[in-house]
Amino acid sequence: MSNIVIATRESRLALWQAEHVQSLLRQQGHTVSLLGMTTRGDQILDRSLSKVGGKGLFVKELELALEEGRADIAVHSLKDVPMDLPAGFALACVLEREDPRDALVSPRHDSLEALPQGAVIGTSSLRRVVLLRALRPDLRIEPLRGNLDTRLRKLDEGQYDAIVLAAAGLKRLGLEHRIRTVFEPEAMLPAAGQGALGIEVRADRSDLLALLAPLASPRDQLATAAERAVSRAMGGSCSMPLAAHARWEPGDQLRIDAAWGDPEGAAQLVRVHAQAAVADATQAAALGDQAARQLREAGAH
Ligand SMILES: NCc1[nH]cc(CCC(=O)O)c1CC(=O)O
Repeated sequence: MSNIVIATRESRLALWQAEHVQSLLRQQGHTVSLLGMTTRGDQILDRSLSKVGGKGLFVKELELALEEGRADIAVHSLKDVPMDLPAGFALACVLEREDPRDALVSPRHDSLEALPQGAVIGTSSLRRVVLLRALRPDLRIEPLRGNLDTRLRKLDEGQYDAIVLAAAGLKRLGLEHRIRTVFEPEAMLPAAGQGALGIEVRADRSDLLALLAPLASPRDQLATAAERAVSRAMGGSCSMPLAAHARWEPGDQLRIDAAWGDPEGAAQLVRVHAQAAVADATQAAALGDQAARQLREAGAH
């Protein structure tokens, strides 16, 4: 192909991710340019995302650029990609995953346990809210929106004692030194797709599939497919207090852990796991479906 155009949001993290894919494609001998754009999700900072339209807000403008042929591919944090893409679009590949864990960032405290009684912790993710509440019911959880730099600035201004962010974003932006602790998945189960990048294309652009194939990480693609199947089976929205994390065990076994919490009710957390030999996308999705069934049997809805 003569020139591949990548549609990207203009936050520092989105640009890092787009430039990362640009450099991987250049290594394959392609010419690649970026088309930066601002999305509704970037503009709306005062309301919780789940209230104003969800994950789709970050991807709609990029999809319009793909649809109109102004761009060929869009690079997304897989976590922000809706479970079912709009008709006419496809997830062409999932790249090698960064650290999928959540991280605690705080000016003064080394861990969640070290936070004083009643400390203020910032997050707008329902998943993080229900998981934090199960770990430390005494903490005051306050909303926190904006891109990574905005969230860190709000922490530094003293509005919070600590905030929780994805380790992957901090590492990509060279902000690893801000991490006090990473939460092991046992303590704070990550979101489906966290830490992975996905490349979206127009479904009719089969010419791009062979070109993108060398960038894919087949193991991470299957693991995140299982995670995304849990979300899809549970209703597929990001306004759900749902966590799903899959990891490979010896013998090509994929183990998936999933958790669901009631955001309104008591700090009741439902947690399940399932494991199976997984060799293709169908088996990965079946494992995710099974975990979702177990969640519902255990009381999630
Ligand atoms: N919801 C915003 C978002 N989307 C992707 C990442 C981080 C990088 C990743 O998970 O790939 C973040 C920030 C965060 O949750 O702290």
